[in-house]
Amino acid sequence: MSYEPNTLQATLDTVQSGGAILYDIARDPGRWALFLDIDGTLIDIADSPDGITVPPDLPNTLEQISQLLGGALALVTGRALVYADALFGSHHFPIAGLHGAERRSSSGEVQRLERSGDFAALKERITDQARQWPGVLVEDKGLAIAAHYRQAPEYQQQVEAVMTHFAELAGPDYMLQRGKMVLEIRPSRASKGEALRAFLSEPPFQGRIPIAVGDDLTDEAMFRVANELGGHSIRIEETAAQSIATSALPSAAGLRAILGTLAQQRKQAGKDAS
Ligand SMILES: O=P(O)(O)OC[C@H]1O[C@H](O[C@H]2O[C@H](CO)[C@@H](O)[C@H](O)[C@H]2O)[C@H](O)[C@@H](O)[C@@H]1O
Ligand SMILES: [Mg+2]
Repeated sequence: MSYEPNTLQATLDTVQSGGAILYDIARDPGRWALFLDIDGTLIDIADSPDGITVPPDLPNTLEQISQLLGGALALVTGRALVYADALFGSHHFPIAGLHGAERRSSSGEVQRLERSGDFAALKERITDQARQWPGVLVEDKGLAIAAHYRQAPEYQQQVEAVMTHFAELAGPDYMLQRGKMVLEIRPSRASKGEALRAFLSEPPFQGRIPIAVGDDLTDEAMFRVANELGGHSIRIEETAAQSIATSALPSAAGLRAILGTLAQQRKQAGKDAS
Protein backbone atom coordinates (compact mmCIF):
# COMPACT_ATOMS: atom_id res chain seq x y z
CA MET A 1 0.00 0.00 0.00
CA SER A 2 1.29 3.52 -0.71
CA TYR A 3 0.65 6.73 1.21
CA GLU A 4 0.96 10.41 0.34
CA PRO A 5 3.66 11.90 2.65
CA ASN A 6 1.09 13.81 4.78
CA THR A 7 -1.13 10.77 5.10
CA LEU A 8 1.85 8.65 6.07
CA GLN A 9 2.87 11.10 8.81
CA ALA A 10 -0.70 11.24 10.13
CA THR A 11 -0.87 7.45 10.11
CA LEU A 12 2.44 7.13 11.98
CA ASP A 13 1.26 9.69 14.56
CA THR A 14 -2.01 7.90 15.25
CA VAL A 15 -0.25 4.53 15.46
CA GLN A 16 2.28 5.91 17.93
CA SER A 17 -0.47 7.48 20.01
CA GLY A 18 -2.37 4.15 20.12
CA GLY A 19 0.63 2.43 21.71
CA ALA A 20 1.39 5.34 24.05
CA ILE A 21 -2.19 5.41 25.39
CA LEU A 22 -2.10 1.72 26.27
CA TYR A 23 1.33 1.86 27.88
CA ASP A 24 0.03 4.78 29.95
CA ILE A 25 -2.39 2.42 31.71
CA ALA A 26 0.45 1.11 33.89
CA ARG A 27 1.29 4.60 35.19
CA ASP A 28 -2.14 5.21 36.69
CA PRO A 29 -4.31 2.09 36.34
CA GLY A 30 -7.05 3.42 38.64
CA ARG A 31 -7.87 6.04 36.04
CA TRP A 32 -8.80 3.83 33.11
CA ALA A 33 -11.46 1.38 31.91
CA LEU A 34 -10.54 -0.78 28.92
CA PHE A 35 -13.09 -1.99 26.34
CA LEU A 36 -11.81 -4.54 23.85
CA ASP A 37 -13.43 -5.85 20.69
CA ILE A 38 -12.54 -9.48 19.87
CA ASP A 39 -12.38 -10.38 16.15
CA GLY A 40 -9.76 -8.41 14.30
CA THR A 41 -8.69 -6.69 17.53
CA LEU A 42 -7.62 -9.33 20.06
CA ILE A 43 -7.76 -12.24 17.61
CA ASP A 44 -6.58 -12.41 14.00
CA ILE A 45 -9.21 -12.64 11.30
CA ALA A 46 -9.70 -16.18 9.95
CA ASP A 47 -11.47 -17.64 6.92
CA SER A 48 -14.58 -18.57 8.86
CA PRO A 49 -16.26 -17.63 12.17
CA ASP A 50 -15.19 -20.93 13.78
CA GLY A 51 -11.71 -20.89 12.22
CA ILE A 52 -10.22 -18.45 14.72
CA THR A 53 -7.32 -19.28 17.02
CA VAL A 54 -7.08 -17.78 20.47
CA PRO A 55 -3.36 -17.39 21.24
CA PRO A 56 -2.73 -19.59 24.30
CA ASP A 57 -1.36 -16.79 26.49
CA LEU A 58 -4.12 -14.27 25.64
CA PRO A 59 -6.64 -15.24 28.37
CA ASN A 60 -3.99 -14.94 31.11
CA THR A 61 -2.71 -11.70 29.64
CA LEU A 62 -6.22 -10.24 29.80
CA GLU A 63 -6.65 -11.55 33.35
CA GLN A 64 -3.46 -9.77 34.45
CA ILE A 65 -4.58 -6.51 32.86
CA SER A 66 -8.07 -6.86 34.31
CA GLN A 67 -6.50 -7.20 37.77
CA LEU A 68 -4.23 -4.24 37.09
CA LEU A 69 -7.37 -2.21 36.27
CA GLY A 70 -9.27 -3.40 39.34
CA GLY A 71 -11.59 -5.42 37.07
CA ALA A 72 -12.37 -2.53 34.72
CA LEU A 73 -11.79 -4.51 31.53
CA ALA A 74 -14.71 -5.63 29.35
CA LEU A 75 -15.01 -7.48 26.06
CA VAL A 76 -17.44 -5.87 23.61
CA THR A 77 -18.16 -8.08 20.63
CA GLY A 78 -20.53 -8.84 17.78
CA ARG A 79 -20.30 -12.54 18.69
CA ALA A 80 -22.96 -14.20 20.79
CA LEU A 81 -22.04 -13.74 24.45
CA VAL A 82 -21.87 -17.46 25.24
CA TYR A 83 -19.63 -18.18 22.24
CA ALA A 84 -17.27 -15.30 22.97
CA ASP A 85 -17.08 -16.11 26.67
CA ALA A 86 -16.04 -19.70 25.93
CA LEU A 87 -13.05 -18.46 23.92
CA PHE A 88 -11.37 -17.40 27.17
CA GLY A 89 -11.76 -20.68 29.07
CA SER A 90 -12.17 -20.29 32.79
CA HIS A 91 -11.82 -16.49 32.66
CA HIS A 92 -15.19 -14.77 32.69
CA PHE A 93 -14.69 -11.12 31.94
CA PRO A 94 -17.53 -8.60 31.89
CA ILE A 95 -18.80 -8.88 28.33
CA ALA A 96 -21.27 -7.44 25.84
CA GLY A 97 -22.32 -9.72 22.97
CA LEU A 98 -24.30 -9.24 19.75
CA HIS A 99 -23.13 -5.63 19.39
CA GLY A 100 -24.56 -4.80 22.82
CA ALA A 101 -27.87 -6.71 22.63
CA GLU A 102 -26.71 -8.93 25.50
CA ARG A 103 -24.46 -7.99 28.37
CA ARG A 104 -22.99 -9.59 31.49
CA SER A 105 -21.95 -7.02 34.05
CA SER A 106 -19.05 -7.29 36.44
CA SER A 107 -21.43 -8.70 39.08
CA GLY A 108 -22.36 -11.54 36.70
CA GLU A 109 -25.88 -10.33 35.94
CA VAL A 110 -26.92 -10.99 32.32
CA GLN A 111 -29.29 -8.70 30.42
CA ARG A 112 -30.66 -9.52 26.97
CA LEU A 113 -32.99 -7.74 24.60
CA GLU A 114 -36.28 -9.55 24.06
CA ARG A 115 -36.78 -11.41 20.80
CA SER A 116 -39.26 -9.52 18.63
CA GLY A 117 -41.41 -10.64 15.66
CA ASP A 118 -41.04 -13.94 13.86
CA PHE A 119 -37.28 -13.80 13.60
CA ALA A 120 -36.99 -17.61 13.49
CA ALA A 121 -38.92 -17.76 10.19
CA LEU A 122 -36.76 -15.02 8.73
CA LYS A 123 -33.60 -16.87 9.73
CA GLU A 124 -34.87 -19.97 7.93
CA ARG A 125 -35.45 -17.95 4.77
CA ILE A 126 -31.93 -16.54 4.93
CA THR A 127 -30.46 -20.00 5.50
CA ASP A 128 -32.45 -21.40 2.53
CA GLN A 129 -31.34 -18.54 0.32
CA ALA A 130 -27.67 -19.00 1.26
CA ARG A 131 -27.77 -22.64 0.08
CA GLN A 132 -27.75 -21.17 -3.42
CA TRP A 133 -24.41 -19.47 -2.75
CA PRO A 134 -21.68 -22.09 -2.32
CA GLY A 135 -19.08 -20.84 0.15
CA VAL A 136 -21.33 -18.28 1.84
CA LEU A 137 -21.55 -19.19 5.54
CA VAL A 138 -24.58 -18.44 7.67
CA GLU A 139 -23.91 -17.84 11.35
CA ASP A 140 -27.03 -18.11 13.50
CA LYS A 141 -26.34 -16.16 16.67
CA GLY A 142 -29.79 -16.40 18.27
CA LEU A 143 -30.99 -12.79 18.29
CA ALA A 144 -28.91 -12.06 15.17
CA ILE A 145 -27.94 -13.79 11.95
CA ALA A 146 -24.89 -13.18 9.76
CA ALA A 147 -24.08 -14.12 6.16
CA HIS A 148 -20.31 -14.33 5.59
CA TYR A 149 -18.95 -14.11 2.03
CA ARG A 150 -15.19 -14.20 2.84
CA GLN A 151 -14.87 -17.58 1.11
CA ALA A 152 -17.11 -16.60 -1.79
CA PRO A 153 -16.57 -12.87 -2.49
CA GLU A 154 -18.21 -13.28 -5.91
CA TYR A 155 -21.56 -13.32 -4.07
CA GLN A 156 -20.98 -10.04 -2.23
CA GLN A 157 -23.55 -8.03 -4.19
CA GLN A 158 -26.20 -10.71 -4.00
CA VAL A 159 -25.66 -11.20 -0.27
CA GLU A 160 -25.83 -7.44 0.21
CA ALA A 161 -29.10 -7.13 -1.76
CA VAL A 162 -30.82 -10.07 -0.10
CA MET A 163 -29.73 -9.19 3.45
CA THR A 164 -30.83 -5.57 2.89
CA HIS A 165 -34.22 -6.86 1.77
CA PHE A 166 -34.55 -9.22 4.76
CA ALA A 167 -33.46 -6.48 7.18
CA GLU A 168 -36.33 -4.35 5.86
CA LEU A 169 -38.75 -7.28 6.29
CA ALA A 170 -37.53 -7.77 9.86
CA GLY A 171 -38.89 -4.33 10.78
CA PRO A 172 -37.65 -1.47 12.93
CA ASP A 173 -36.50 -3.64 15.83
CA TYR A 174 -33.73 -4.99 13.58
CA MET A 175 -31.04 -3.41 11.45
CA LEU A 176 -28.47 -4.35 8.85
CA GLN A 177 -24.93 -4.40 10.27
CA ARG A 178 -22.07 -4.31 7.79
CA GLY A 179 -18.75 -5.78 8.81
CA LYS A 180 -15.64 -7.40 7.43
CA MET A 181 -16.96 -9.51 4.53
CA VAL A 182 -20.20 -10.04 6.40
CA LEU A 183 -23.76 -8.74 6.37
CA GLU A 184 -25.73 -9.25 9.53
CA ILE A 185 -29.26 -8.61 10.78
CA ARG A 186 -29.24 -7.73 14.45
CA PRO A 187 -31.37 -5.93 17.06
CA SER A 188 -31.41 -2.19 16.37
CA ARG A 189 -32.08 -1.14 19.96
CA ALA A 190 -28.53 -1.84 21.06
CA SER A 191 -25.05 -0.76 20.14
CA LYS A 192 -21.52 -1.22 21.38
CA GLY A 193 -21.63 2.46 22.40
CA GLU A 194 -24.63 1.90 24.66
CA ALA A 195 -22.94 -1.18 26.11
CA LEU A 196 -19.93 0.93 26.97
CA ARG A 197 -22.17 3.52 28.68
CA ALA A 198 -23.91 0.76 30.65
CA PHE A 199 -20.60 -0.65 31.92
CA LEU A 200 -19.42 2.84 32.87
CA SER A 201 -22.52 3.37 35.02
CA GLU A 202 -21.52 0.47 37.29
CA PRO A 203 -18.55 -0.49 39.46
CA PRO A 204 -15.71 -1.11 38.84
CA PHE A 205 -15.94 0.94 35.63
CA GLN A 206 -17.76 3.92 37.15
CA GLY A 207 -15.71 7.11 37.37
CA ARG A 208 -13.00 5.83 35.05
CA ILE A 209 -11.96 7.14 31.64
CA PRO A 210 -12.80 4.75 28.77
CA ILE A 211 -10.31 3.41 26.27
CA ALA A 212 -12.12 1.60 23.42
CA VAL A 213 -10.20 -0.61 20.99
CA GLY A 214 -11.83 -2.06 17.86
CA ASP A 215 -11.37 -2.73 14.18
CA ASP A 216 -14.69 -2.53 12.38
CA LEU A 217 -17.80 -0.47 11.60
CA THR A 218 -19.69 -1.71 14.65
CA ASP A 219 -16.89 -0.33 16.85
CA GLU A 220 -17.49 3.24 15.67
CA ALA A 221 -20.40 3.46 18.15
CA MET A 222 -18.11 2.74 21.08
CA PHE A 223 -15.44 5.07 19.69
CA ARG A 224 -18.06 7.83 19.62
CA VAL A 225 -19.00 7.29 23.27
CA ALA A 226 -15.36 7.01 24.39
CA ASN A 227 -14.55 10.26 22.56
CA GLU A 228 -17.62 12.02 24.02
CA LEU A 229 -16.63 11.03 27.54
CA GLY A 230 -13.11 12.40 27.14
CA GLY A 231 -11.54 8.97 26.66
CA HIS A 232 -9.53 7.36 23.90
CA SER A 233 -10.51 5.35 20.84
CA ILE A 234 -8.00 3.11 19.09
CA ARG A 235 -8.69 1.50 15.73
CA ILE A 236 -6.80 -1.60 14.65
CA GLU A 237 -6.26 -1.10 10.95
CA GLU A 238 -4.21 -3.19 8.60
CA THR A 239 -4.99 -0.60 5.92
CA ALA A 240 -6.04 3.03 6.33
CA ALA A 241 -9.76 3.23 7.11
CA GLN A 242 -12.27 5.99 7.68
CA SER A 243 -12.95 6.14 11.37
CA ILE A 244 -13.73 8.52 14.20
CA ALA A 245 -11.10 6.74 16.32
CA THR A 246 -8.50 9.19 17.52
CA SER A 247 -5.61 6.68 17.50
CA ALA A 248 -4.58 3.53 15.70
CA LEU A 249 -2.53 0.37 15.89
CA PRO A 250 -1.51 -1.59 12.79
CA SER A 251 -2.61 -5.09 13.77
CA ALA A 252 -4.14 -7.39 16.34
CA ALA A 253 -0.67 -8.87 16.84
CA GLY A 254 0.64 -5.39 17.67
CA LEU A 255 -2.11 -4.92 20.25
CA ARG A 256 -1.39 -8.34 21.79
CA ALA A 257 2.30 -7.44 22.06
CA ILE A 258 1.47 -4.27 24.01
CA LEU A 259 -1.02 -6.07 26.26
CA GLY A 260 1.56 -8.84 26.81
CA THR A 261 4.16 -6.29 27.92
CA LEU A 262 1.69 -4.68 30.33
CA ALA A 263 0.83 -8.09 31.77
CA GLN A 264 4.51 -8.97 32.20
CA GLN A 265 5.16 -5.67 33.96
CA ARG A 266 2.33 -6.40 36.36
CA LYS A 267 3.63 -9.91 37.09
CA GLN A 268 7.12 -8.53 37.71
CA ALA A 269 5.76 -5.82 40.01
CA GLY A 270 3.94 -8.54 41.98
CA LYS A 271 7.18 -10.53 42.35
CA ASP A 272 9.20 -7.47 43.36
CA ALA A 273 6.61 -6.61 46.02
CA SER A 274 6.67 -10.10 47.61
O1 LIG B 1 -17.19 -7.38 17.24
P1 LIG B 1 -16.20 -8.48 16.93
O2 LIG B 1 -15.73 -9.21 18.15
O3 LIG B 1 -15.07 -8.01 16.10
O4 LIG B 1 -17.02 -9.51 16.05
C1 LIG B 1 -17.39 -9.12 14.72
C2 LIG B 1 -17.78 -10.33 13.93
O5 LIG B 1 -16.67 -11.24 14.00
C3 LIG B 1 -16.81 -12.49 13.35
O6 LIG B 1 -16.74 -12.30 11.94
C4 LIG B 1 -15.50 -11.77 11.52
O7 LIG B 1 -14.43 -12.64 11.92
C5 LIG B 1 -14.45 -13.94 11.29
C6 LIG B 1 -13.32 -14.76 11.92
O8 LIG B 1 -12.10 -14.11 11.80
C7 LIG B 1 -14.24 -13.74 9.79
O9 LIG B 1 -14.23 -14.99 9.12
C8 LIG B 1 -15.38 -12.86 9.25
O10 LIG B 1 -15.17 -12.56 7.88
C9 LIG B 1 -15.46 -11.54 10.03
O11 LIG B 1 -16.59 -10.78 9.63
C10 LIG B 1 -18.07 -13.19 13.78
O12 LIG B 1 -18.25 -14.35 13.02
C11 LIG B 1 -19.29 -12.29 13.73
O13 LIG B 1 -20.39 -12.95 14.36
C12 LIG B 1 -19.01 -11.01 14.52
O14 LIG B 1 -20.13 -10.14 14.43
MG1 LIG C 1 -13.83 -6.69 15.42
